[in-house]
Amino acid sequence: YKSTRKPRHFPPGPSWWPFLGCAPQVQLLRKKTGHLLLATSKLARKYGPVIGLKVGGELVVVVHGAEAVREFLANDDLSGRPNTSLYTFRSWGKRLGIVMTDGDFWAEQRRFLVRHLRDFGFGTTNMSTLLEEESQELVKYLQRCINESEAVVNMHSLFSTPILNTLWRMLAGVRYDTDDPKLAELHEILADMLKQVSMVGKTFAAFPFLRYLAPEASGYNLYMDAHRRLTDFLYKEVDDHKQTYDPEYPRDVMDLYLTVINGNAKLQNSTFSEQQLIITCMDMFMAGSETTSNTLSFCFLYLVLYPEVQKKAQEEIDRVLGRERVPTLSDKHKLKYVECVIWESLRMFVGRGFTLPHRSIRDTELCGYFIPKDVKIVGNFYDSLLGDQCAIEDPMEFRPERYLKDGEVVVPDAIMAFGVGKRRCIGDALAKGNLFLFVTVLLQRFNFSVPPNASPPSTDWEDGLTPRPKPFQVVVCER
Ligand code: HEM
Repeated sequence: YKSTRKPRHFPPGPSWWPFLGCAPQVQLLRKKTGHLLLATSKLARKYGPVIGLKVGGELVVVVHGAEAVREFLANDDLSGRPNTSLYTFRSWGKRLGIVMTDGDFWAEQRRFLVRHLRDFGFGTTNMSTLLEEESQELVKYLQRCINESEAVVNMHSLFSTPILNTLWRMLAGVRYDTDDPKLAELHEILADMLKQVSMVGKTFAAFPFLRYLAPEASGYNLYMDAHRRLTDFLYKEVDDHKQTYDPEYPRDVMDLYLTVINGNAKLQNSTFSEQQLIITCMDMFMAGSETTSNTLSFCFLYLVLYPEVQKKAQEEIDRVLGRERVPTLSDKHKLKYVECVIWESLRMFVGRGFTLPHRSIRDTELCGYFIPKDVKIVGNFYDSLLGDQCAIEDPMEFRPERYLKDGEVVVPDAIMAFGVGKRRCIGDALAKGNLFLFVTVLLQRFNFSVPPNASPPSTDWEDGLTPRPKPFQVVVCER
């Protein structure tokens, strides 16, 4: 009986059953609507923007609409991360990494990472050169496809390799050629891991005892296998670094991290360890690879669905750069329409997902409701960016012009693509750089269109750690 009672002034929502909470009602709605995102949006229609759920034994609050989501993200009391077994199973039973930790541990690690990612390139010319090289590699790859008369390309998966390369080069100084078997291995391991990690909705995460009763059926074994393979891969890389690094001349973030672990007595017993390094790399892959490559996939999905937008962006590129000059990051401020295409693509990507899960670190209030300590809380971006009641006109239309005001790019507050507050994204410079260069370089060189006799690709999406378009192909030809 007690487990079915709600805390006083807790956000409203469906009633709770013993043991299951309201998981069955949510699951039913998820089946009906096709996505968890749409299921909670439906509940928000009935109960208001902040809804209170119980999934298994866990209290979960889901926040909808731009105003409520901003209030949530800006509230420091809600800046913790859930301390659920899902995130400690992967890291030897400890809370490690940066994405799923909080408190002083997280603050020290985040500070270190932000500072040294900047030293090694984020937002500097170093990064620019690296991204330019990677985007040119992709041009060469597409040219090879065209020459081998394979001009039909799987667009949903085109970007994962180059994006992975940019991230891995920043962290560990490693670059793989497209046909390197180690890259294929890393790719496969990562794809598998990302498939296994769904932030909301893993059965054994809501009901941890299932890992003993039904390790296979609850997804526990697959989840653990995928993580074990990735930690093994990363350990090998750390070992390689240990053989070759020189503390006087760190080559990348991994070298710097090893220097801190090994050398600095003052920092011993601190939050720095080899295990922490491994899980931080894992976190960077999780947070940085799919997000960027899926945004690019959505971008090209809409560019083939809206050929007039593609043409307009190409005209701008022709006017500013011509067909020959290789784009660089410093061209960004001159290509305003391309920038709008990127913001519109980010809206299409972010609007199909949730924020990462947060946790209330003390009793607090949100939009007038009481949120007790240790509640899991997530933001749903659908209602504010794509839902039919959002403040954006014709939200399902891909219309980059909407951001152009008197020749300047003005992004509405509702588009919190990189988050707000203490947990804001630390990779936005790399992400924006990648998005700009890949879109510009590809549109400068190629036309993208729906294959003849094929239906236009669907704008429905697949859920995973982040949303991605359903598999689709496009015809690529040189301009
Ligand atoms: C299009 C690309 C990207 C988007 C849309 C994006 C979006 C976000 C958002 C919304 C958050 C905050 C979530 C929250 O409130 O909890 C976040 C956090 C984070 N992002 Fe990104 N991100 C992108 C790319 C990247 C890249 C390239 C990296 C790494 C190089 C990265 C690393 C992180 C990390 C580590 C966090 C967690 C920060 C923390 O918990 O303190 N992201 N990202």
